[in-house]
Amino acid sequence: MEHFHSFETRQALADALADAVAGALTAAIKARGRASLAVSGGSTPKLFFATLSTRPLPWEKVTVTLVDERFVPPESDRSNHNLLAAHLLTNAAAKARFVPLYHAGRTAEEAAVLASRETCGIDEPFDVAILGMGTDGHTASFFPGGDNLAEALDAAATRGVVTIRAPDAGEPRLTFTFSALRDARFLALHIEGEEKKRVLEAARAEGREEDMPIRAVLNRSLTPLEIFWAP
Ligand SMILES: O=C1O[C@H](COP(=O)(O)O)[C@@H](O)[C@H](O)[C@H]1O
Repeated sequence: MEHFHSFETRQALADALADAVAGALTAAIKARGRASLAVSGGSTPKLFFATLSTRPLPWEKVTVTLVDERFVPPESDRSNHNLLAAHLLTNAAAKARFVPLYHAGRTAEEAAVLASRETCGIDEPFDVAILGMGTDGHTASFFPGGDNLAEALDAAATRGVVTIRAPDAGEPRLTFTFSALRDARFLALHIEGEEKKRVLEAARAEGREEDMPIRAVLNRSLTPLEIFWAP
């Protein structure tokens, strides 16, 4: 099941998504005394991050992690950690606890083991998971042609972080498994632009998940998917 939320501007989308996320985190803190938030990287979320970072929440009770990461140091322009440090973990949200996926001085495989260990202390399921999508139909780091895609998309796989290498992924990737994302209490897909809307429509048509891994989320998520789109 999915709900499609369309906005006239990217700022209107950022405001609405920040409201929804702040509401979900507040409800989690009220229910369990703490909250968890897994966010995507890439270029799309900057405005949303900047907007969310100013929301007046008890951020010290929020644990933030990444849905996926590029295997590059946090100083790199390609690092999703770098993006969060600049745009989300600032203002009021600077008080949040951040759990990175990248580990320096390790192979990607060793980093995935460490990241799985360190993130398994975060309550399951995630209170909030925000996904992005590439124009090739990848989400998280579930890339078409990924060497580890079958395990990453296996709903029965152990929850955690795995590696993915794929022709169009650039560097090796670290990604939460689909099994760890599909039951987030609030699960959103944040996409912008006409091209991504067309890609989403193509993904809704029948076809193989391996060709457009976003289909796994559309077809097999346990939580209704909230899609936020603006031109
Ligand atoms: O590589 C990645 O790409 C997707 C989409 O990024 P965008 O730049 O098209 O917004 C992103 O969701 C993912 O976290 C990131 O690692």
